[in-house]
Amino acid sequence: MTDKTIQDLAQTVGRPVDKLLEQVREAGLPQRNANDTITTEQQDTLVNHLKKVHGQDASGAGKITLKRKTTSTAKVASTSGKAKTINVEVRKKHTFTKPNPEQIAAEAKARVEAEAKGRTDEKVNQQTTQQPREKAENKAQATLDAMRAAQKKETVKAETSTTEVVVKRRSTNKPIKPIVVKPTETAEQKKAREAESAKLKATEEAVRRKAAEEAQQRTLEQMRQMASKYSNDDTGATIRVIDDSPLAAGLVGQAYEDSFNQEDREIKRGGATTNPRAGKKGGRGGDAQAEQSFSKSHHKRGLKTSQANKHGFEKPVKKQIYDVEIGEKIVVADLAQKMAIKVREVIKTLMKMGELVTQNQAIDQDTAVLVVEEMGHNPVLVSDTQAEDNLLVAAEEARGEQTTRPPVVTIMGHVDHGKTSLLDRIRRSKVAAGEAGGITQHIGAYHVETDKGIITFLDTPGHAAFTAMRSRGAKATDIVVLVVAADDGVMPQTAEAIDHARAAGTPIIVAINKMDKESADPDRVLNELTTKQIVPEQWGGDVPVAMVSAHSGQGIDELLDLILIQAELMELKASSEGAAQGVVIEARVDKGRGAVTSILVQNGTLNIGDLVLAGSSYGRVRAMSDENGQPIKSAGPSIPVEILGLPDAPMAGDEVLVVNDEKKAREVADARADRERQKRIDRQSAMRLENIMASMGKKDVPAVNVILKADVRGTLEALTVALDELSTDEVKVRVISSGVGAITESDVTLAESSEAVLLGFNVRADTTARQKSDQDGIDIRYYSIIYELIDDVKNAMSGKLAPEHRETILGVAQVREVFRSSKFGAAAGCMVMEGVIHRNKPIRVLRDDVVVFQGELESLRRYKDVVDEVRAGMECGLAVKGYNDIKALDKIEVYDVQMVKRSL
Ligand SMILES: Nc1nc2c(ncn2[C@@H]2O[C@H](COP(=O)(O)OP(=O)(O)OP(=O)(O)O)[C@@H](O)[C@H]2O)c(=O)[nH]1
Repeated sequence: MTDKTIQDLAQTVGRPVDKLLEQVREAGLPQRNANDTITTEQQDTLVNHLKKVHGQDASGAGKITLKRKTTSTAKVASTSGKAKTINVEVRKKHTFTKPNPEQIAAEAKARVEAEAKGRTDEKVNQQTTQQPREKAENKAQATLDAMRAAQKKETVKAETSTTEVVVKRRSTNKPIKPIVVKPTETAEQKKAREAESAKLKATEEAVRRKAAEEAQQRTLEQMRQMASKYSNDDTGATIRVIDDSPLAAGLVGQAYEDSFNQEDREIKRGGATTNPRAGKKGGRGGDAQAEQSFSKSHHKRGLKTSQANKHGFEKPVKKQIYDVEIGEKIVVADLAQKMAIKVREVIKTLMKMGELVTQNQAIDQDTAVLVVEEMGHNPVLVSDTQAEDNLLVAAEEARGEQTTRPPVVTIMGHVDHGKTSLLDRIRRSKVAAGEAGGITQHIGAYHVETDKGIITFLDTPGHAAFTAMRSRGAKATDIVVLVVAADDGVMPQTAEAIDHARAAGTPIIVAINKMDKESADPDRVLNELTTKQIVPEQWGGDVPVAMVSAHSGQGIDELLDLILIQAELMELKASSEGAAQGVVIEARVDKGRGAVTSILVQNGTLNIGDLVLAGSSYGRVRAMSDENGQPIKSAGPSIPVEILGLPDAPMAGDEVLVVNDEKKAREVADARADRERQKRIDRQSAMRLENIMASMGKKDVPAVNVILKADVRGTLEALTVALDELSTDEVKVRVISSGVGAITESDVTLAESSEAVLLGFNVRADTTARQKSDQDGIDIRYYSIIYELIDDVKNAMSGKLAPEHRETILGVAQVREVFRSSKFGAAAGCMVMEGVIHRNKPIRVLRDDVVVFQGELESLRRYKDVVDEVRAGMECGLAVKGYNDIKALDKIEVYDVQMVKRSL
């Protein structure tokens, strides 16, 4: 050992300079810089200091400390679903101790040497050079022995002095470099030491690698567990907890606790996290547990939560199969909810099946069944009206023997032919003398008692009410009395009434009224009726006819007799026992009294206090009166009554049923309200001509029902014949009503109740008809070319509709005044009633809603200015090109033609 600089020494011993300087300072030596010289004595002092620091003294066992730090990376899924890389550092420290006999020998040797020290100076000098080498040899030997001992895993405590070797791994790629005090040794010794050291190093490296791999494995396993817990992935990986891992005990244990706490909270709220069908107690239900597979591994943790033995936080590994109840229609979103899957999944499945729907759209039962099966669940078909059907069946069962009931009659006919007069006459002639002249109130119906029996009249004359009722599915009327004025004959509304009665399949009795009049010509009337396929009995047909006069009372009894005979033929029966069932005739909301509802009892007996379900409202009968305003306590079949007690006014034609369970009443009322809403939506699409084919398929005999209105009788007849000829064996065309003139509200009502399309040839719908058709979604088509109309119906029959030229009416102006000039011909001063009048669009001139001219405008002005358009509410002046016959009150209709691709 020679004097050298700190830097040189650091290089020799393989230590960083600053570390060495620190140790020098700790040893109490003066060197502070890398270039400072350290003498051999000072080097000895440093070695002795280091020995002391590392626990080496003259007496002690060999002690080896192995320190390891491994750094690895692991990928974990974060809660956001993204994978992220984290660094994992594992630190380990192992200390091995062993008694060192060599040290004892070295100590003895040192003692002998110390004795010899004082003998000669020469010897002293010699010893001075030998001592460090021997010390180093001893130390190296001790190190090797200690490492061997460590390799054999002998851990024996001893009081002898120890030598410390710190093996530190700096990086995973670099070999472990032990810090040793380098001995001065012979070549042989060096070789032996190196061989031994290499062997030890290899062994140690293997042990280290194994330990590091195990640690990494364990860490990764824990990471995976945590990732599967916190991610939304529902692959259902089973969680295994390694008890002796501090990480598992910490974070994973926390994850368990979190899960249980959350479940506890949900249970307290009454919800269930994992199984929506397992009732309020979450996953506790027996069935639910059978369907789910929960890992029991968490039991090992012995967590002290109340639910620890009952719940697992894993998602079910097995798919749950639901019984999905499907009514006649189901909204896509509801269907998805019943299967507990996302709506977009259902929409995707429907798209694959070729159905493009939105989540709020309803699909039919058949399609829904396919979707449910496709998604692996069980479809269960239920009727929408199940609850109602049950109520009706229960009411029917409670009913007793059926007896003959009075007929219910509706009087129809053309305006001013005497419907009201006839009803009054019948009523006056048949009410008890005491009541005559008394206060009668209009409740929409009354009944009369004749010698031969009771007859009930619905006293809302006209077919509008009749058809409105029918369109709600009610069949209140048994017989129609068709009033025709003897002096007027068959008029448009007479024909309409015939169509309505026929469409409903109701028998007709003709009353030829005003027979007292001199101009009465009953034969002409009968003739005209025959052209409408109403053949009187006296002419060999099947329609009874009575000649009456509402004024004189002539023939009234005869008419009543005919009604009763017809009723007898029809064998009308009902039972007066059991819960009442009937139909709403009229309903209104009266200030102070609330909803006032007129009901025609059709079966059973209605009593005060009964819980009545009418349409989508229900309530108890608080008060009940007859048609004379007399309070009554009960009413049997065919008796009209007025009741108070419903929360709101139902619609005419709504079914009425007495129920005894309020819950059921509410259930049915809600279901009806839903159905009503759905029906409105369906009707809007089904009533379109292009959808006629689809709805035809559902009928026994496919038929296209048509209501035809035309400008002139000749065209009407030609069209009717042409349409009749379109009928084939497979599909029929039925012109259920036809007439000359504008399309009226009544046409729209008939179209609605008969599921017919309304075709107008050179005619338009009047304002009320247009409003009603818009409101009810009834399709009205206008034509001005015969073959286009025929083609459309033909295509609708075959289910193939070519792209349609659809007209949109852009604006309507009414002619207020006509100015004539020799220069321009006729110029019309107009008021724009609807929309916008455009100068450059095609126009039609309408007179009484019938087209009289078709062409374009010559000019359009606001005051003196020529303008391109004029809006509703403004006046304008216009001239029609090539048409000078314009008149006051004519309408100028501006329209546009668009190509609309049709879909079925
Ligand atoms: N001479 C005579 N006139 C009658 C007879 N019946 C009704 N009238 C008259 O005919 C007119 C119309 O009678 P209504 O009973 O109002 O006829 P309606 O069919 O109910 O009329 P709308 O309610 O407008 O549809 C009235 O002026 C009646 O007086 C009858 O038998 N003989």
